Amino acid sequence: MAVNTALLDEDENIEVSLSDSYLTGMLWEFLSPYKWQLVGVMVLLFAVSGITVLLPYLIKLAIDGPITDGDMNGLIPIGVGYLVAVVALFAMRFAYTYWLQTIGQNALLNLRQRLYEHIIKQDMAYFSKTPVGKIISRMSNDIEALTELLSTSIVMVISSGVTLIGLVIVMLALNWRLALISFSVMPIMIAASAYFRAKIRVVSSHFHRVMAEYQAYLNEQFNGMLIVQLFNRQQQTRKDFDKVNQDYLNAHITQRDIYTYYGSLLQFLTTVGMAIVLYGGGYGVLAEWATIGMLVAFIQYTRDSFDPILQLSEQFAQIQSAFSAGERIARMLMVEPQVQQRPQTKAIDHFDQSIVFDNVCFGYEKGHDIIRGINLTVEPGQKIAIVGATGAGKTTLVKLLGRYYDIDSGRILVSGTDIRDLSFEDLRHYISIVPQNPYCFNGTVADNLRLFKSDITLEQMESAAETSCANRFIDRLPGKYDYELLPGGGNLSQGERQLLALARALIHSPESILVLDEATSNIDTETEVYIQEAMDRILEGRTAIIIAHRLSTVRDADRIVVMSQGQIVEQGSHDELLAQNGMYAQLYHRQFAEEMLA
Ligand SMILES: Nc1ncnc2c1ncn2[C@@H]1O[C@H](COP(=O)(O)OP(=O)(O)OP(=O)(O)O)[C@@H](O)[C@H]1O
Repeated sequence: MAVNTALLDEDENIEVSLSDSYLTGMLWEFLSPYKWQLVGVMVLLFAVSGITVLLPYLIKLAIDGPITDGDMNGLIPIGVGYLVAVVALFAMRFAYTYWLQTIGQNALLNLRQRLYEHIIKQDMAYFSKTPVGKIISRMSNDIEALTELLSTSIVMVISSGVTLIGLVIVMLALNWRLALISFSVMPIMIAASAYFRAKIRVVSSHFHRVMAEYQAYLNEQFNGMLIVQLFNRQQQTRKDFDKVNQDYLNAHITQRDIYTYYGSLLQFLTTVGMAIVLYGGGYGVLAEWATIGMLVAFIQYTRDSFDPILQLSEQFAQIQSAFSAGERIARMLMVEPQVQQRPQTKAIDHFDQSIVFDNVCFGYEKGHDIIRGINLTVEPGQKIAIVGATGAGKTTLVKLLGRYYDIDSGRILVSGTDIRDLSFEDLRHYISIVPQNPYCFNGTVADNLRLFKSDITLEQMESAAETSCANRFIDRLPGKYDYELLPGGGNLSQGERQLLALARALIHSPESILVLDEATSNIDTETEVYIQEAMDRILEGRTAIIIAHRLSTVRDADRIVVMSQGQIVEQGSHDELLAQNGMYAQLYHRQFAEEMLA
């Protein structure tokens, strides 16, 4: 079984390559509200670097001064000074880490907010093409990589850079001979870091790819667990999982090996560096161009100067991965919905519930039309049933009416106004769609009816549930409206979910045009009778479009429209269509025969 790599694809169709300065600009947009705090952090960083450089010098002062002279009183101010400097160092490190973490987290909070707002305004074309796992990965893994950058890497790079520069200057100023001896292993260390940095980047991007494959595999298998179990594929998926699991381990081991070699080499070079300083410095003391205090201070300086090099090389790998995460986020933020609300919208003065499809053409992909020149007028208050073979384009037509997608040519008018001239809010207010597979959110039945609108009363819910017949199952649930639904409404049947969605539509848009997409296809025959009664009540005086597979449910419609391959091939009343003996008659007789056999 192939691993789903959809999560890994950069398929946002954004062709531009994003420069580091663009990404820095994007991050700055979120950091800039905290610029004065950042200035404070910088001041602290400089102070910390200064104290780091000062400490070994205080040791030198103590050894070459009071200790050599046996002056205990002279040692006290230096000792106290050292203590104060160390305490200040800890306090400042704590302060800037805390401060920066807070700034970073607030900036990322705003970024997550922006990303979320951006995603929820996307159209259905976006959601049908973009795997949910990918969106979640952007909002979690990629944001996490940026957290590392904003809260740790930036501080490390700046403080390491400043400290290193400060140390080099002070060391050269104090004793250039000892300084040059201390720097002797640095070129090897820098070369080794450059070599391993390149290796680490490759290994870590491989690791991230394997990790995403692992997550994608789990996501796919758990989502499809019903099929896995129904078809006894557990053994096969276990084998596939073994492979994915092994790849994950291997990627981990490769990454660990590289870090271990690199770490060991640096340890070795540090020790060699110390030995060189000890030998060269000892020689300097004997030759009297260095003091013992100076030697001790230089041992400390040498150790201190290796740290920033290690930090810098480590952080560059982090920064690299944060920037590629930032690029993925930036690309996602650049995707604009194809279905947009016009800047100037029109309001409908008198909403008469009429609908006109005027020569409408549409295809999900260019050059492959699904809806081909549909002309259909629905008079105010009419009930139109749309029927046709599977894949005929019935649901697509309804999606166009709700502007899930924009038509390629033609017009759709609601109450005489082109739906593209309406605001989204008005359009959703005028047209209520009960989809094929209504989704239920985590929460109670009441939450799902209210849809987070707390001012909807229990009486309103009960009345809508009664009209739509949803009360027949709600009243049987333990706790009724307080019954907790499982994720996606897993503890309701599909028919019950459709009834709930119908009640929801009645509550939220009581005077809208009602579009039922096979809303009764999963309801048992007994319930269907109730639903028919309920429908008569619900649809009284309303314009409605009903897509149905069960032809028995649409017999009473004012007009039945038969679709085939994106076109209307027949229309008329039930009796007229039967008399025509065309496609509808065929469908009807076939279904009638099937029902007789069942
Ligand atoms: N998001 C999409 N992207 C590309 N093609 C799509 C998409 N949704 C549907 N289609 C295609 O459009 C055609 C019409 O689909 P539609 O869902 O409108 O049919 P339908 O008549 O409602 O079928 P059914 O009765 O089975 O629900 C089908 O061939 C389908 O494969």
